Amino acid sequence: MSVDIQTLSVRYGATRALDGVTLTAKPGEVLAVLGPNGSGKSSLVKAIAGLVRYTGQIVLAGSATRDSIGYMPQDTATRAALTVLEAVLLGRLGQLGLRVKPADVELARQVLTELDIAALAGRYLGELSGGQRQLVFLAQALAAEPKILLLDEPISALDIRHQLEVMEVVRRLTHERVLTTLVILHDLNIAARFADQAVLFHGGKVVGLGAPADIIDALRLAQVFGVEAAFSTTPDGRLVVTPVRPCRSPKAL
Ligand SMILES: Nc1ncnc2c1ncn2[C@@H]1O[C@H](COP(=O)(O)OP(=O)(O)OP(=O)(O)O)[C@@H](O)[C@H]1O
Repeated sequence: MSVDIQTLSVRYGATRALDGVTLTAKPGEVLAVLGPNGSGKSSLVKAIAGLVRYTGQIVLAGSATRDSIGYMPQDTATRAALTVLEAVLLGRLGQLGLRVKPADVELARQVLTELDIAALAGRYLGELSGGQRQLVFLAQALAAEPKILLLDEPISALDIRHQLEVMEVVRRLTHERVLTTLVILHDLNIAARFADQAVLFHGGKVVGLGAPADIIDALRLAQVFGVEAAFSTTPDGRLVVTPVRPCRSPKAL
C-alpha cells in the first residue's frame, strides 16, 4: 500500500512548512525522513495522518484508509491517567467494540514484550521516564496493526541499545508485514543503517530522494545542515558520517 504524495503544501498562517512536495513511500520499505529543525518533516507525517490541512494530493493506494495508519507523535508528554497497557490498547480503538476482547489485551501484551517493556504494563504513564514513554507510544502505534506506520522521531529519547532494538523491530515488521513506514530521524548513521530509502528536506522542499548512502553527501550536509562532515565506510560497506564542525555560511539549496 504505497503512499503517493503530489505537490503537497502545508501552511500555518504565513509560514509555509511544506512547499510542493512530491514523493512515493513504497510498501515493504522504511523511508527515513531527514532534514534540519523546522524543515517540514513533522508536517509531512501529520498531513499523511490527516492531522493538518494541506493542498495537493495524498493517495493511499490499495485498500488503505486513515484507519490503516499507525502514528507516533514527536511529543509523547501526556497528563492522561492511564496505565501502559491501557494506553497501548487505545492503539486498537479502531478495532475495539464496546468491550475489550481478551485477544486485544493479548496483542497489546505481545507488542509490549516485543519492545521489551512488558514489565511496565501496570505502571502509569505519568510515572515513566521520557524514553520509556516513547517506547509506549511506539507500542500504541504498532498495536493498531497498521499498514502505514508514521513515526516522528521514535528514538530521540532512547539509549543506544534501545535505539538499535527499536529500529530492528521497525525494519523487521516493515519487511515481514509489508508495511509502508516513514520514520523521522536526526541520526544520519541510523538512517543509513536501517532505512531502505531516504528523503531529505530543506525549507519545506525535497532536496534529496533515494538510497540513504546516495543522498547523504558532503555537499548536502554543508548546504542543508551547515555542517562539515567526515565520511567513512564500515567493513560491511555501511556509510558512517561524523559531523566535524559547523560551516560558517551554509547556503540554501
Ligand atoms: N502549529 C504550528 N503553527 C505555526 N507554525 C508551525 C506549526 N507547526 C510547525 N510550524 C512551523 O512549520 C515549519 C515546519 O515545522 P515542522 O514541525 O514540520 O518541522 P520539522 O522538520 O519536523 O522540525 P523538527 O526537526 O524541529 O521537529 C517550521 O517553521 C515551524 O515553525
